[in-house]
Amino acid sequence: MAKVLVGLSGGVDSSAAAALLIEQGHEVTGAFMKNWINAEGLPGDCPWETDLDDALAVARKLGIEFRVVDLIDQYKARIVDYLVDGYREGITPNPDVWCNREMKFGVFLDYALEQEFEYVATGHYARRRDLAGGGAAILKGADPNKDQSYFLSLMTQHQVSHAMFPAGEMLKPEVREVARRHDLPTAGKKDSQGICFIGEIKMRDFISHYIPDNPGDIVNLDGKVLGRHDGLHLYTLGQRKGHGVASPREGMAYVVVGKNLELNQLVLGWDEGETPGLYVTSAVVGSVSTINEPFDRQRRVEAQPRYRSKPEPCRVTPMEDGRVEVLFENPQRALAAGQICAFYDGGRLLGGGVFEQIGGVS
Ligand SMILES: Nc1ncnc2c1ncn2[C@@H]1O[C@H](COP(=O)(O)OP(=O)(O)OP(=O)(O)O)[C@@H](O)[C@H]1O
Repeated sequence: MAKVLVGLSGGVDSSAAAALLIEQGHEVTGAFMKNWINAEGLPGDCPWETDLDDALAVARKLGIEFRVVDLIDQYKARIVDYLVDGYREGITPNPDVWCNREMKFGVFLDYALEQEFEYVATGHYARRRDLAGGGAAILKGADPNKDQSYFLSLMTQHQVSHAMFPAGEMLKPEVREVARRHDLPTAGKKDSQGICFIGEIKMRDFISHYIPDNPGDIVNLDGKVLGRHDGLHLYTLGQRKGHGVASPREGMAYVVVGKNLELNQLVLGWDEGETPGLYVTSAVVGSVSTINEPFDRQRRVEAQPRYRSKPEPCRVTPMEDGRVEVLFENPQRALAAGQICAFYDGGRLLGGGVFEQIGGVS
């Protein structure tokens, strides 16, 4: 039996996680992290008050202590600023991955340990395993459709060893069944969408609040002007829609293949293999974080360049500065600087890092 602080977000997965921990005989306390209250009144709907009410209702139903942990300042410094700075620099940030490392298993875990809890539990679909030689590993969640280990790829060994993911041992329908069995008010709640704090706000509206438009030309790979854009930060590599340029070729879309920061030009090309810049077989990944063994030699592993993509076989080679070179067996479409690359050895999560350089590695 352990003392566990479970992050109750007001969703069904974390509600069921709390119920499972109680069933397993742990001493459970629930806590809601107050991260973002939309103090600046951005357009859109950030349902944090409803989520807090739901989290509290779940804790009451389970008969456990409930706390609200105010992390608004840390969230602004560690997640919102990172997101806005990333877009300003023209990269594609991933706040969900950083949120796990910096918030849930960062400041929230620090709080839990200070308060003499041994573990922080969440409703993530991933599995934690103790290793025979000491330490802990993360495996993909039991439900292949729901696996969220990608989002945990920047966690450190210290963080993993104090983490629990009870829902990750089950399939989603079984998790809902647990919530139903305990008559939890969240049993039928639909899954949340999008980045935790932005909720239903469109990313574009959010970014526009912080970064002014900076219009420029949209050009093709030959430099011919095709239209106008509102600011390079509003576009992502590989993007098919939203650039407003209709393709004259039947069945062949125009996609974003590059950004020329100097000329403030958005570059479009055809969505096909030969288009320069769209498909690459190599990349440099920085801010590398590993859960168990470090990348200290060349290895064959699988890399997952985005949440919903499949793991791609690749060779990882450590560089002297701590970054790694990744050589993919198959060309990868639209990798973007700032995106997170998660590394796996079969079902085990090895760690992850941030794409820094795309293509051009020998
Ligand atoms: N505001 C929060 N307070 C406490 N814990 C949180 C909060 N947001 C997320 N978490 C924890 O992190 C886990 C994963 O977060 P994510 O945003 O993916 O949740 P979700 O898909 O909405 O899951 P859930 O169904 O549990 O709400 C949650 O299951 C929960 O344990």
